[in-house]
Amino acid sequence: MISVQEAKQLIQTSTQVLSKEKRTLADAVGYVLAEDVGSTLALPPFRQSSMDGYAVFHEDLTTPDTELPLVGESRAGTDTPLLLARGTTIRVLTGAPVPEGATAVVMKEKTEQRESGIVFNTAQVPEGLNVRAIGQQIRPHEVAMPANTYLTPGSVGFLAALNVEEVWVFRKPLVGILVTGDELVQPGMPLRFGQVYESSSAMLEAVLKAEGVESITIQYVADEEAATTEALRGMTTKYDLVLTTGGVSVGTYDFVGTALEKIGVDSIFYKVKQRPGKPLYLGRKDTARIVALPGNPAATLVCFYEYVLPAIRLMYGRTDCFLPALRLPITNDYSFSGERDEFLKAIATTEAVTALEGQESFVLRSFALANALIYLPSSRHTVAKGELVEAHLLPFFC
Ligand SMILES: Nc1nc2c(c(=O)[nH]1)N[C@H]1C(S)=C(S)[C@@H](COP(=O)(O)OP(=O)(O)OC[C@H]3O[C@@H](n4cnc5c(N)ncnc54)[C@H](O)[C@@H]3O)O[C@H]1N2
Ligand code: MOO
Repeated sequence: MISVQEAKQLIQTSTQVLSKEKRTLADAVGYVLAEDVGSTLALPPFRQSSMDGYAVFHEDLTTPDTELPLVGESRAGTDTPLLLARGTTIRVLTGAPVPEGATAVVMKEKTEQRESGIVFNTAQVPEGLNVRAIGQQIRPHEVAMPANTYLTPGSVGFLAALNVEEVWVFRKPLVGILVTGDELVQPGMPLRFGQVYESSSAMLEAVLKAEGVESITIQYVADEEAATTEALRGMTTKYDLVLTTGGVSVGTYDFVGTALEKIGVDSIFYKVKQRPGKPLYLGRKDTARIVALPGNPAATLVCFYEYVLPAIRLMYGRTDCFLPALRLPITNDYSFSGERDEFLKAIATTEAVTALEGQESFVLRSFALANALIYLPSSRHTVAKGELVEAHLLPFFC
């Protein structure tokens, strides 16, 4: 049995970034750039006004209440470049080209319009006032966004402004999920004695989709060695990441471990000193990675967030792979015994964190409310209200 830290390190060292693919910009948010994106444009592409006002030669405004004749207008979208003559002014609107020759734009609020012209209430206007220079944001041939940048909506906006339509990104994994357990029945079917509704595939599909994983295939298998072996043999050739749920402990009908061994999956680790999720397994076959998730549903999801999500992020090029952690005061006392570190379902704010009732590994009722996990190492069996603990924020924490 290895420690949580060793398991996390093995996740990092055994995961490789996937190949790259071209995506349209609209479908690239949440991906990581595989190549630098260069700029072919200057932004702004022309001298641009940042205010509604009047373009002037700044030297023309030496005394307050100078009046200049209004000789034209430059509005956003105009395709006619204008030229400003000394001793005159041209009206400009925000985003419009500043007429050639003009050295400043005085905002409308500092002027007064008369029939004879525009009176400027200001004197000593600095050169360049309210004029955005060509290429002030970026110039042609500069790197707009370097490889390995995670694309956010802000990135998409910036690249759209640069007329970028497609980008090279690292692809996200093709994921196969194998659900084991003879006691499981599909939601919507009648529940007979001894059965429970199968919930983990819905949960895993939801968390994968939230991470932008698009290709998710779910298969079900009976608790039978031959069927489990055949299912896994096929899946490990088709998917980058194979997740199994259940059947990974020591029960008479737990066949996942034997099946993986039979098809030649190399074990990277099996069993982590943690609660929940002790029987977590990581293996490798060729380029596929296989994670056997413990069947108890809260253990399944804790292991997903702490180990599988980081592996997926590393596969698509992210380096900030683990859940962000905050040290926060806990609002309740908590104690536990044993040698395993604990992950507690919790509700966090930016100020404090509360461990929820119902920490057993079969309980999803508490997970349904959680937005964080508290990580307590086994060296710390008792925490008192007010003490600082490590809270791992779930992706939808806000
Ligand atoms: N003798 C021992 N027994 C167990 C040990 C152990 O060390 N020695 N470890 C326990 C721990 S800890 C865990 S965690 C579980 C993990 O066992 P499995 O991965 O083999 O999981 P199952 O036995 O198949 O299922 C456990 C539990 O979860 C329910 N389950 C499973 N899959 C789903 C699903 N898709 N949807 C809803 N519920 C699911 C299943 O019905 C069981 O109740 O082993 C302990 N035992
Ligand atoms: O490792 Mo298990 O998830 O404690 O029941």
